[in-house]
Amino acid sequence: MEEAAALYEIFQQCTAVSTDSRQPQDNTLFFALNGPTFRGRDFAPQALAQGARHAVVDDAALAATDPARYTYAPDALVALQQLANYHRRQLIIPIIGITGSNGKTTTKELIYAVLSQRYRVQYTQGNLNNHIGVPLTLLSIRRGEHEMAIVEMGANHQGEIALLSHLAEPTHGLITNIGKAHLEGFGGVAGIAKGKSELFRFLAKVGGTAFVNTADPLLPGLSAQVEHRVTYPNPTDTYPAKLLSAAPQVMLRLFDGTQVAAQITGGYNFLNLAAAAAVGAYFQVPAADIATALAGYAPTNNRSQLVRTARNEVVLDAYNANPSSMAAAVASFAARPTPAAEKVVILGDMFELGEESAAEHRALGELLAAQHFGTVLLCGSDMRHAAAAHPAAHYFATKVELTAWLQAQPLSHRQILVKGSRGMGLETVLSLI
Ligand SMILES: CC(=O)N[C@H]1[C@@H](OP(=O)(O)OP(=O)(O)OC[C@H]2O[C@@H](n3ccc(=O)[nH]c3=O)[C@H](O)[C@@H]2O)O[C@H](CO)[C@@H](O)[C@@H]1O[C@H](C)C(=O)N[C@@H](C)C(=O)N[C@H](CCC(=O)N[C@@H](CCC[C@@H](N)C(=O)O)C(=O)O)C(=O)O
Ligand SMILES: Nc1ncnc2c1ncn2[C@@H]1O[C@H](COP(=O)(O)OP(=O)(O)OP(=O)(O)O)[C@@H](O)[C@H]1O
Ligand SMILES: C[C@@H](N)C(=O)N[C@H](C)C(=O)O
Repeated sequence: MEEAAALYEIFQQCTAVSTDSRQPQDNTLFFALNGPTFRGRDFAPQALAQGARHAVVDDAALAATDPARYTYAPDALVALQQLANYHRRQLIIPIIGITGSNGKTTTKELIYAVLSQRYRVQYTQGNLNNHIGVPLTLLSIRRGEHEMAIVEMGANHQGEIALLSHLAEPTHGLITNIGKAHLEGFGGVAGIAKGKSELFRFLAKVGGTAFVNTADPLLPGLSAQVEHRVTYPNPTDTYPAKLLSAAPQVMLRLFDGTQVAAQITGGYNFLNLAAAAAVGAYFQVPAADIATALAGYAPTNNRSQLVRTARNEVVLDAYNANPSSMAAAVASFAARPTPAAEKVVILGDMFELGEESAAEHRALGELLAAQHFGTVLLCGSDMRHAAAAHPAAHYFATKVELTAWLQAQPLSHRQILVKGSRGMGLETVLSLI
């Protein structure tokens, strides 16, 4: 803690923290992190030359060359995390931690939209949600300026959410849902439930407040230990909400009867919208402002985006994929009123499923076969298991083959769902449809 206190003195004279010499360094405090490709300390002199005020390096000899501008730390990442926690402890504001298998970023953005109607709010930028991203988010909260903060916490194995909770020390927390994402690292759904509920365990320990999605089969039980609970969206909950339609944009009714026509597609997003409404209502944002914020939010970055191309209407949901979000996306797409024969699905491999991968892809194939979509295009090596369960589907081992097929048989006047894991980058097919 002494080291963190000393570093905090320096941090307070800086405009921001930085970790990348390729970004502008304007009076920053540079942390020289190590990664799979680079050793951060190799870039520390450059960062200082470019305007950084001070650098934290794991190289005692380098630090000794200019003690006024370098601080030595055996592990710069640990120093970053400790500084972030030290800073957090200076903040007397509500900090809302968000985790869950699916919808964290969307829910975080929606909650920001709602809370910023009334408060000055800092929130996780993009997807900076891991052991590096969470400290960076915490250190971006300005004392005396921000009135609350929303911190997204991501994980792909046990213990990560506990670590992030101890860094962020949230006063409030929300788990969007428990689903089959990152099965490989968590070790099955029971492992995911255990890993994600590390946030609720932290809240139980510190007397915090949990926002509980009672539509999820596991979350009510997992939150039982938290004394202060705010529930949504069921009728007897603190803040009920009702899904009115999703054809394709979501329309919902809020706890006070207000109807909201959201710009976001996919019935599953109802729960993300309801979560944001519950958090807003709890923090006393007027219902009319909640409705305005929810209606104003438009997703980006290939998440549940509705795109009208010159020839087709596309649900571009290619940001990521796992068995739960794939099933939700397929169900939502199938529920659209257009005849199934006019619908096309283009799906790519789901990653990080470990030994469950073949069975989960096969189950997806069975699900697709039951929908009778007009055209099913499956791409990636794991999708061969889905294709085996759905012989009418077209199978492509690579995106090159999928691209050739789409070029040879241009699709027109179709509704098309595009989804796959990040590594598949399926959004590149958009220019072909
Ligand atoms: C360490 C780091 O920040 N790396 C970023 C960097 O990587 P790079 O390609 O440069 O290689 P290195 O990591 O080896 O570099 C080491 C350091 O050297 C710096 N450096 C390098 C070259 C140079 O010329 N000058 C330099 O200063 C460099 O900046 C490093 O500090 O750049 C990449 C491109 O911008 C970044 O992608 C990379 O970021 C890493 C991956 C990272 O973790 N960033 C966090 C801030 C973050 O939050 N990233 C999120 C993604 C989070 C995520 O995946 N979440 C998962 C769940 C969490 C799983 C967790 N266990 C995990 O493994 O992360 C989820 O499902 O949501 C994001 O970027 O969106
Ligand atoms: N409530 C939900 N239930 C099921 N799937 C969802 C839900 N919300 C979002 N999704 C799916 O997850 C995709 C990614 O959304 P989002 O980025 O908000 O999730 P995330 O949990 O933050 O993912 P990541 O951690 O990888 O960024 C969406 O495009 C959609 O397909
Ligand atoms: C992009 C990353 N946060 C993620 O969700 N990864 C899974 C494996 C995916 O891309 O589907």
